[in-house]
Amino acid sequence: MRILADENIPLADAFFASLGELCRVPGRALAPAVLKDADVLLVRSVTQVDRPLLEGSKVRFVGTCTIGTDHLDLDYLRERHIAFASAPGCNARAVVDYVLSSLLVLAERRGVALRERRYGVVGCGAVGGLLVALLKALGCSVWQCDPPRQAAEGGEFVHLDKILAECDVISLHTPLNASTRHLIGANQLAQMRPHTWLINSSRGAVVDNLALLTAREDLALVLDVWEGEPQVCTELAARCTIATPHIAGYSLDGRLRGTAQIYQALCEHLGLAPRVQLQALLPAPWLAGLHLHGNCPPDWALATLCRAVYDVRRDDAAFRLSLRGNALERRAAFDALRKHYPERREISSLAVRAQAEVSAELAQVLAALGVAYKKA
Ligand SMILES: NC(=O)c1ccc[n+]([C@@H]2O[C@H](COP(=O)([O-])OP(=O)(O)OC[C@H]3O[C@@H](n4cnc5c(N)ncnc54)[C@H](O)[C@@H]3O)[C@@H](O)[C@H]2O)c1
Ligand SMILES: O=C(O)[C@H](O)[C@H](O)COP(=O)(O)O
Repeated sequence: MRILADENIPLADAFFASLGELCRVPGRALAPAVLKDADVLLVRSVTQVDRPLLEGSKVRFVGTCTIGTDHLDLDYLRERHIAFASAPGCNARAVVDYVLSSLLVLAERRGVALRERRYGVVGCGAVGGLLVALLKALGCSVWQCDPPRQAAEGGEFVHLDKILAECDVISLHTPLNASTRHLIGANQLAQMRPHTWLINSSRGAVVDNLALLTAREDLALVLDVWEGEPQVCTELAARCTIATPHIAGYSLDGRLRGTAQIYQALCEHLGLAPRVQLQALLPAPWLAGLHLHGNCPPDWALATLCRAVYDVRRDDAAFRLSLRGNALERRAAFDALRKHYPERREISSLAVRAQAEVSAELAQVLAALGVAYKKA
């Protein structure tokens, strides 16, 4: 069996080499000629998997080591009875860490406390759901918008218009599909409150990027994803408070989970018992030597833990430097920053020592962050 894999799938050898002949190629170079003898195709989000790529090939299984599936033509795969799998939830915690780090930067720069703002989370699945739980644990006011979930479950959801009109912070976590393309456009931007913080770490085209260029100046923008990436509108990047090259989900833990989930799906497809275990390959949890006082205010603990693990300003600074070149250089730099992304753990990989009984409030925040703690 010949397995063709994007070269940016981490630990592909450790997981897949025992299943067949593994060949690694740049994801953007995947073309019909390269696919000729492949039985299995393993991709990331940069490869469009559709009829023009697959027609005439003998690929029987497509796996994407990502949460998003907008780069796969699922109708075509079903029509041709090609099995496929994605990695739901694999890097959801990493994206929440990214949003949290961005919120901390904005709060510090604007001189406000996180609890003083009202949050609107649009798309409340794996990522949005974790974010909602964390904000609620912190005692923040959070409104959720998720029409598909609302239709299926009823419950505490509100219309997007209410979020636009009444929330101070709006964070987008929907998939990209026909109903979410330009979900936020000029009309929606015009409905937002003055000084709204808008965070997009879903897919670039969920927001009309052109409309952002003429949005009110007091709108604070955090963009991790861009329409037309790896090409990025430099004028828009300059307009952002935080701008990053689609790395919100790029924790080591999240990327390896993505590989592991696709390995398991391929084993199932082949009728084999999985033999490689992610836990054996992940570095041990970080013992960051952090000692929290059991009565430490939860928002202080949150900021300490986040800053110990991830500071989005590092990625923002590297990205801004990369935008100085010409269009071709910028495009290459976007991919290079992602290909050579430094090791980043998740807040949930921390093991913390608490110096006394942990207060109920703090325990809730630590649980929402997925942080284990022991009494020192
Ligand atoms: N920037 C990154 O690195 C990164 C990392 C992971 C995921 N993502 C993107 O984030 C998206 C969300 O990830 P997830 O794991 O939470 O996905 P998910 O499928 O678990 O949740 C998505 C939620 O959005 C809801 N939804 C669908 N249409 C909607 C609409 N019109 N309005 C409001 N809600 C709607 C769905 O009902 C679902 O609950 C992914 O599809 C992916 O494109 C980006
Ligand atoms: O959908 C996802 O999981 C993320 O957007 C993912 O992190 C994208 O990374 P890429 O596949 O582009 O390397």
